[in-house]
Amino acid sequence: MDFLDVPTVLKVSAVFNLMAALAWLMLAQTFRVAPRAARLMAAGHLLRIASQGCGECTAGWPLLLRQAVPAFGLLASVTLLTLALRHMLRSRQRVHDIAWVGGLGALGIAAGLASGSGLAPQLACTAGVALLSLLAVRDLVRGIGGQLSPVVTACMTLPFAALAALSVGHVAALLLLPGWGDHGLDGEPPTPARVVLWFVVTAGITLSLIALLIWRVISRIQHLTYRDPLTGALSRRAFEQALAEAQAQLQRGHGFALVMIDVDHFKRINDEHGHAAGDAALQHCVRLWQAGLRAVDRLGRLGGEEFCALLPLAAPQDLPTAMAVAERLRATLAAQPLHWKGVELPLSASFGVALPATDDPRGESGLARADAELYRAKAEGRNRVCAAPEFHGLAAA
Ligand SMILES: Nc1nc2c(ncn2[C@@H]2O[C@H](COP(=O)(O)OP(=O)(O)OP(=O)(O)O)[C@@H](O)[C@H]2O)c(=O)[nH]1
Repeated sequence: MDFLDVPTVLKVSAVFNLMAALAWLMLAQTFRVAPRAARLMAAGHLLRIASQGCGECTAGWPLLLRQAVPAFGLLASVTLLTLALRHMLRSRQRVHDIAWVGGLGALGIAAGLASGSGLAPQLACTAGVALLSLLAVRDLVRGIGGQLSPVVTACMTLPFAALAALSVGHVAALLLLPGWGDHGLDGEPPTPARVVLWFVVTAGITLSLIALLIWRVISRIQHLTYRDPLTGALSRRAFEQALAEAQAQLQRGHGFALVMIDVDHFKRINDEHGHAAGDAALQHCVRLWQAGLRAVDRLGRLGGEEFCALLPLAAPQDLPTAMAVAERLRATLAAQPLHWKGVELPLSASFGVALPATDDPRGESGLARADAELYRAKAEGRNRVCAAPEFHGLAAA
């Protein structure tokens, strides 16, 4: 790497880190996108500038400072990046493990500096960085593994895995290669290859976090577009889309059933306990029903207190199974009243079940039949399940 001189690479790296820090601060302050994670990222980048030094510029510093600044700076920078990643992933896991690794690493560095060893502070710092990057790899795989494709997950994880590998390699070199730990301490700059490698890994981590941020923003937009903001059930539009897709699948022999649901005497809850109680009742219903449905089932809010569940069926004409699911949802709600401001509000709902017709691309006739059954359930006294009795099997629209 004769064409690369270390001071130039360090300057490029410093400018990159500075620009990245400013960009994250702008995201945090102006656009309010993941503000806490963005501030942590900005601080991490600024600490990276301090920790990498610039070769000759630190040559005149006292030895203690030349050891302390890079070691503490790098460990703190990677600790902040790992914390930012966890925030970005909206992980429920607490940050104790990161704090422990960062804290123990810092103690190790301090103890090494106090003992006058040139090797110990570097060992403590690099081992800490290796552990933190492994935690980051684990967080990423857990956080996005099931939701994004394996290739995308691998690409986003790669920079953190590379940092772990680089750190483990550095620990091995410190322990096995005599004199390796003296690099930089006596004013001798690190090799260009090492500097470039660290720069590439830092840039890769930044790109990975930017990709994560974009994914988060897109997921949020999708959620706002496809979900009912009050209950989290599918919006009417998203449900109609799911229904049209299910109708297309029906042509290939994959059956489904429609369960139309309407909360009973819902107006009374609003009138007697206020609109907020009505909202809480709708959220309560959806929470219970979602818990009672499988991941492949779709629950949509068609409007007001009216919902519809789309249940894929193993056998296309299996109306009894759909009725059993509807009965389970009915019984669950009837058995679990809403507790609202110290008052117990009993809730119930009526259910209409129907199978779809084959020649009906938008599923309108299936919906109409389920709706007719729902109104029969209302007319027969509410809090019950009715299913199209005359309907045995698939029909033309
Ligand atoms: N709190 C709240 N109320 C809503 C919402 N959407 C619709 N409503 C109310 O839901 C009530 C629906 O009343 P109705 O259509 O008479 O139905 P019901 O009282 O449930 O009577 P039945 O369906 O016959 O059992 C109306 O008062 C609407 O204002 C909402 O998002 N939140």
